[in-house]
Amino acid sequence: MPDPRLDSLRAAVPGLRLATTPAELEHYGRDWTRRWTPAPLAVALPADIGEVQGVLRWASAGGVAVVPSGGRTGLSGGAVAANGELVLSLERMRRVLDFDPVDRTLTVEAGAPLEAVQEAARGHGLQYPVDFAARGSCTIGGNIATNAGGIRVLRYGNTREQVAGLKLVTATGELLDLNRGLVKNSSGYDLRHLAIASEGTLGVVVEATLKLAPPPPPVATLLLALPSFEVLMQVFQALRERLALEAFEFFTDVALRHVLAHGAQAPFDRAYPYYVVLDAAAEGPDDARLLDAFGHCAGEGWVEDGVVAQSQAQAAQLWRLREGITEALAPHLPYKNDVAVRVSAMPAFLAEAQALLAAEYPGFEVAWFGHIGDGNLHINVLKPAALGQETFVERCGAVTAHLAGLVERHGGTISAEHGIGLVKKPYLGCTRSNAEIAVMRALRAALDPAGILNPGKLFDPPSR
Ligand SMILES: O=C(O)CC[C@@H](O)C(=O)O
Ligand SMILES: [Zn+2]
Repeated sequence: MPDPRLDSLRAAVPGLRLATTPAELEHYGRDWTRRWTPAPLAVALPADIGEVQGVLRWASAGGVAVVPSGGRTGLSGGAVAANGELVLSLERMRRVLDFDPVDRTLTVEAGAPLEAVQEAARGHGLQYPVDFAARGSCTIGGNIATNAGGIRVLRYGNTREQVAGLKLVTATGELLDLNRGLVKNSSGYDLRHLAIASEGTLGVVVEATLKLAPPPPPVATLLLALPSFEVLMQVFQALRERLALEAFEFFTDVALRHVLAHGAQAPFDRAYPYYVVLDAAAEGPDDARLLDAFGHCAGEGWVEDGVVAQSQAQAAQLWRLREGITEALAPHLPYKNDVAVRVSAMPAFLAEAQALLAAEYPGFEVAWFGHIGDGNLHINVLKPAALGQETFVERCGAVTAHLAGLVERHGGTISAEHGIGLVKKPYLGCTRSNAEIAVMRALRAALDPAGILNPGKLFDPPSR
């Protein structure tokens, strides 16, 4: 029996495309967390801003919960619809609307995939510098909703730093045109920045004006094998002083083993505990500055082994070792952590986090990897085959409470770039004070009085 609310939605927004088959509900109701059973009411696929406004006006009037939806590549459950919500997918709104060569901005609809935006920027001789492995599937709207980071944050900043303006439809259907691409604007609250990382709780991003950067310099790609985290941080510091780093990423041997089992090519004849893959501005693999920096690290006795890519193809192979990790680990239903501390706090934090996780996860496979150059670690705990999924998640949740306490003591965050969603909700208080959370609640209530936007994500609605 079709839900009668859908007829009322059709009447309120004539011509709106709705998807309702079981396969569609399943597809649009889940993200990459795979932890919740999708159960949306239906999927609305608006073609333009007017339709988004119509859907939200209707939802606010009828108290229907709405889950805004991009590419659903999120890892925190922010785009999950498991409680009869209406999924509002932006996937049909994917056009590149405008390029301004003077402002160096690209204006796109929110459903544009990250990779399409990168390609459009390249087509104009510039770059959109946010980049990560899900580039082909994730969308700009989702990137904005989570303030997505990735592998070039070290050099260019997060998504937040790239957003010159955005259009937001509020829960009541108002269209807000925020900052309009201005470089300077000191005219009160910057609501654009409230929308960024709000995980669809303050409104639905429908359009964004993105800053473009000059094209990247020619780079050399290096892979280094290192003995310890201490050395890794020393190498980072030394290379940062000597080179212009475009990316500096690390992974442990546990992560590499899975990527190799997934078909990648082994970089060295033997295994080492830690690896770094990096891009540094260089004229070629023999660039004097590069060799000098590498020579310094080798001379200090820090480097166990190393390779400089001699071709684009080899560089891509080296990057695959890092970028293939999430996919290679997925069959092991990993429990994911996405923590960050200031880079200066990293050595002390790492020592304690390693000791904590070794004690809490005896005999478990734990893969560490991520964006260590900007203080962000992904710690994936792999589910032992013998352990049931629920027991595993419960156990990991308890350990994460300890880890979150450690993060708090080191002044860090329990979500660096994946958002809070459903997964990290219990730990929000380790990163944000009660006073901050109270302000967030007040803002959410002011913008969404009926409480329809992504309810249950980020923090629970007030109990009535
Ligand atoms: O799978 C993860 O835990 C991290 C995914 C992504 O943020 C990455 O850096 O590869
Ligand atoms: Zn990441």
